[in-house]
Amino acid sequence: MSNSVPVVVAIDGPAASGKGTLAQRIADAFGFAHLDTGVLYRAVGVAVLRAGGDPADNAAAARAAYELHPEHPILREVALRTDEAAQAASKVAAVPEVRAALLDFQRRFAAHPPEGAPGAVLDGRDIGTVVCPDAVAKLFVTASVEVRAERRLKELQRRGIPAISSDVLEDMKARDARDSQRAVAPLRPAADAFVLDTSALDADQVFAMAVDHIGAKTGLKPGA
Ligand SMILES: Nc1ncnc2c1ncn2[C@@H]1O[C@H](COP(=O)(O)OP(=O)(O)OP(=O)(O)O)[C@@H](O)[C@H]1O
Ligand SMILES: Nc1ccn([C@@H]2O[C@H](COP(=O)(O)O)[C@@H](O)[C@H]2O)c(=O)n1
Repeated sequence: MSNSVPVVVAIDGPAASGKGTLAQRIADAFGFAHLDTGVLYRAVGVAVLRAGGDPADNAAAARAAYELHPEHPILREVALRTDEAAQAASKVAAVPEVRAALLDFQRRFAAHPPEGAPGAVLDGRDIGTVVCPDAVAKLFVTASVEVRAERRLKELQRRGIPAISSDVLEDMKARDARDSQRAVAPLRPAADAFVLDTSALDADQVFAMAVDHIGAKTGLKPGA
């Protein structure tokens, strides 16, 4: 394990803005570990549903969050990628006890990236504002809701999952509203975040702009 303080990159943004794609590319390029924090909320939401509970029930959601740990098998389940899991995630995410329970998990990852990686990239909704307010580089990746819904629709079609365009758009609007209007840790850019509107940018253009920004903040170059 390295003794130096890890470089932390925070990437936030709404659903299907491309933050997960960008976070993985940044992690690969700089040799950093990547944590998709949405997976944690999805796991809590799915655990509550499986126990026959309501994701909006504070006590049930908090119990599931406190039972989650880094080796929990639910974190690797494909079932987390469904829209049902996303909607449940955004309901448990509004419960303050759930956010408190998951905070420690995320901060540990940032402070001690797995396998002694020299840095960590965390993507989510509140990484730059709450989880890692001292991150050296903060990116807020966004795009219009119509563009994001179209990206998600294409992704579902690629995966062979039947989906109706208007339903995907409505679900995304509902999730955006819950995520940005909740009382605790609402989705918003940190004051010192670099905001990247990707509506008219492809993934390579977004990656190049993010690399430039991280380079300017850290002096690091990919692969160095
Ligand atoms: N700049 C881009 N242009 C077009 N498509 C993109 C771009 N970035 C990512 N995508 C595609 O959009 C879809 C959503 O991307 P991704 O999963 O990275 O978003 P996300 O913000 O992490 O979503 P979620 O919060 O729902 O997990 C994927 O199919 C991805 O390949
Ligand atoms: N830091 C985070 C990450 C996620 N959430 C909530 O989880 C939902 C699912 O997230 P995805 O990134 O996998 O789409 C999301 O809609 C948020 O409600 C969060 O609150 N904070």
